[in-house]
Amino acid sequence: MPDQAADRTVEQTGDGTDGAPGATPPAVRVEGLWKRFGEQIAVAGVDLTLPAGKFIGLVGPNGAGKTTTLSMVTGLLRPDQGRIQVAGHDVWKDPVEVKARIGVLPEGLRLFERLSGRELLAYTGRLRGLPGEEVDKRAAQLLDVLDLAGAQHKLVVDYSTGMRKKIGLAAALLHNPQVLFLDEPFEGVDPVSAQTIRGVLERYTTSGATVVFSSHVMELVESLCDWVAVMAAGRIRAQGTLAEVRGSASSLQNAFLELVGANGRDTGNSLDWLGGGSR
Ligand SMILES: Nc1ncnc2c1ncn2[C@@H]1O[C@H](COP(=O)(O)OP(=O)(O)OP(=O)(O)O)[C@@H](O)[C@H]1O
Repeated sequence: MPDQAADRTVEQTGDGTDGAPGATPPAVRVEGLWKRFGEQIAVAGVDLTLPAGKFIGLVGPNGAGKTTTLSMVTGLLRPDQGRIQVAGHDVWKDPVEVKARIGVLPEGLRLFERLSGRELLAYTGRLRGLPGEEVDKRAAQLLDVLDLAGAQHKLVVDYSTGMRKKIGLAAALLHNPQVLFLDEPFEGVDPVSAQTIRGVLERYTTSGATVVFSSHVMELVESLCDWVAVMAAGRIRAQGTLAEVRGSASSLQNAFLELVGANGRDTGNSLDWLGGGSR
């Protein structure tokens, strides 16, 4: 029963998120965000402050509202209510400023399938207003680091799931955004490609940029992120540093189960026909 789970929203301290004059604005500030699809309330009053320069995980069970929240934060879906700022700019009042500063790898990524990987990056670079030579240089480096150089002339339609994620990531990084949003970047990706993606993202955040990614894989979030927000039933259950959100639990997984109220859920006798060989 997620609604009864305790909130563990951690007060922001220090790190440039407190609105002091001259301070770096948070990477993302969300206030009173709501989204309803017919009868279904997908996002129910989310307040979220994500500090700049961190590797941030947004976690939550299926249907928690992560994709809906990220879609609104990145300007892909209009909220019913609420205010969203990215790097100090209002997403819906100042979309051009925001879109220049962000990179997005959305869920169910739609790419220009009939372009090769290399052409896709060239096209993306031009859309971003980068000079041709710079696009060529960055595209070659990204393709190389992401182990796509051998497939750069293959059409995107012929790419595997993992290759699609990697070329989508390259396209999202090409203009060197301040904040990178990734919806389930590791889903369907083999361990070698996951390690490659991870290396690129770690290098990116080390230079002061922010990564915000959604995931169900707690071990991954625990090993990658220094900051975590937990979402369930359209609300934020906890947000803060990894240590703050984990609290006294032995792992992020256990803290998560406690926060979303799923601890101890079992099948009881409801699947008593399953197994044992009888039909
Ligand atoms: N376009 C839509 N029309 C109707 N309902 C929607 C739509 N998009 C999302 N929902 C509903 O809103 C709720 C939140 O969905 P959302 O995809 O944001 O969750 P999520 O946390 O990303 O889930 P998952 O981890 O399974 O991807 C769900 O109940 C979902 O069915």
